[in-house]
Amino acid sequence: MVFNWFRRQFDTSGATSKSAEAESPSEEGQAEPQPSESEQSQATTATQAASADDYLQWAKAAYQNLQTQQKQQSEVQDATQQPDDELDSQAIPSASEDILTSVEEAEVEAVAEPATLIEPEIEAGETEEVEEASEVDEVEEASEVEEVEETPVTSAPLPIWAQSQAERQARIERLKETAQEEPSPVTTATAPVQAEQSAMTFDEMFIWSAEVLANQGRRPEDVTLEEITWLQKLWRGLGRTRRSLLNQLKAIVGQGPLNQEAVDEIESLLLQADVGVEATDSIVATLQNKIRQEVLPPEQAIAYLKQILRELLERPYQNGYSPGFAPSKEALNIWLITGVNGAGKTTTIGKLSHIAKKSDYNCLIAAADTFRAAAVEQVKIWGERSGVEIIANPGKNTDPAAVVFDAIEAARARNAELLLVDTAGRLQNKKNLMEELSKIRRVIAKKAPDAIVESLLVLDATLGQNGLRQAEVFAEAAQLSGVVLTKLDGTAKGGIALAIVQQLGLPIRFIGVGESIEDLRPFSSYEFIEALLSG
Ligand SMILES: Nc1nc2c(ncn2[C@@H]2O[C@H](COP(=O)(O)OP(=O)(O)OP(=O)(O)O)[C@@H](O)[C@H]2O)c(=O)[nH]1
Repeated sequence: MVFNWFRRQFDTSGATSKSAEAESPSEEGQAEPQPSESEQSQATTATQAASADDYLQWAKAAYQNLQTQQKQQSEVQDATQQPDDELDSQAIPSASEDILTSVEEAEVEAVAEPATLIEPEIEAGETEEVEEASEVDEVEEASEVEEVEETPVTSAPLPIWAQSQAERQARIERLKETAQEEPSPVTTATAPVQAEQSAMTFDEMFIWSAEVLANQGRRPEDVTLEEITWLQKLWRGLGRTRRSLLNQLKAIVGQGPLNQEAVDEIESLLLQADVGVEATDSIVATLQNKIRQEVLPPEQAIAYLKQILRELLERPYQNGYSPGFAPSKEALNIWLITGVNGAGKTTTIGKLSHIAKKSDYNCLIAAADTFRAAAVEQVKIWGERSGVEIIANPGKNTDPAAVVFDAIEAARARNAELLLVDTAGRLQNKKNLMEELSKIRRVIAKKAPDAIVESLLVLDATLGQNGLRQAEVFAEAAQLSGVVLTKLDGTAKGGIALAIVQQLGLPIRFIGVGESIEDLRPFSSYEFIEALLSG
């Protein structure tokens, strides 16, 4: 059973797992866990009535399923292990034992301490943010006490930051009673496994990730540990933007019902986060409209703001762009990847090929950014990492279109489903860029007329508004299908995602929150906004 990361669902229908009973708190009995972006929004609205208790049940069920999956995997691995390996593992404490111990310790910690969403380490010079972070703790601690055990919560769930100490403690107590089973051994100590292992701790981060998935209509039995790991990466990756945005936002709306003064403050906050004038104007106008109609208490104000931001990010889907962005299994898909030098184009190609491989696509990479030999070498390194073949032409200053020609032949010969083409990186000049890209498109039209061609622009989020100006040149030249936004982990200006959508009218298709191969995934407006404004 393969999890298709592009579609965010298992490809084999009917092969769902088994142990947990709980449905999504909002979507009982939903047949297929396959929400599109717009369906995700609807699911989100539908969950308003779900209680914190429902989410806890859901999270527990997901956790138990993941434990069962891990056990099954380790049993399969044990069964296939060679006798020699067994002898070795008796003589030397194995990596799996180390991990097992660390899981046990982590779980004991999770039970012993009241769990909170721990912000990523704060850099020197960000003292203001540190102060704000501690204010948040105070807000959390001063929150009203609720007896969750005795009085099930029936109103809309509060965000984690607004939940009371007692409620969080109650969650952990329940975990102690019911969610903790024997942790299952894991057999190899690779980095991804370790990252997953840290995600496999039943703490507030796990519960938050589960809640995000539940709100998108997912079932506990269809959740993968990789998704939980990704959500936690996303949350950490957006930490700098969140710290600069969320804490101040909470301070503004925490003063009482949303009023004009608060809306003005929100306006300057959004501008600081590089949301851009146009998108900010649009958001503020919607907020103003709302406060003219009704009084919005703090939690509802944040929830409403989240909704506005999400709708803005999804606007391109109303303007002809499809919400899903997955290669078809029925045709050759050719994705042209463009972007200026240093934006993270090569890294993105490597990460995309990794997702494709994981999701069971037969993938190839064409090294058609031929201007610099080192670029070809770099792509080759990424190809080795992801186990995807590279088609390159070793000659100097090769014509990129010639590489694409060869790559299409190779793709046909190998029945490839996805061909990732590393294209024009350093053509700042619109005319050259257009010429190169249209030559490549001509070759594709001739050699692979049935291919589904998409074009993605890789943009470096740390460049903020400057990146946007570059993007305008590409948008005019390259018939773009969307944007890959990289390096969101390296900036407090993650609001640029909203500016891109507003100003270019393009959807964000993938986001990168780190340098490793697992650090890029398809974009979900729901997950992005939750990671940006929860904590
Ligand atoms: N922190 C972080 N770094 C990233 C991310 N994506 C790429 N990078 C880093 O950005 C740098 C540039 O990435 P490349 O993939 O080489 O960029 P490029 O656009 O191909 O640029 P050239 O190779 O110079 O053409 C590398 O050090 C990457 O590791 C990301 O999402 N987060």
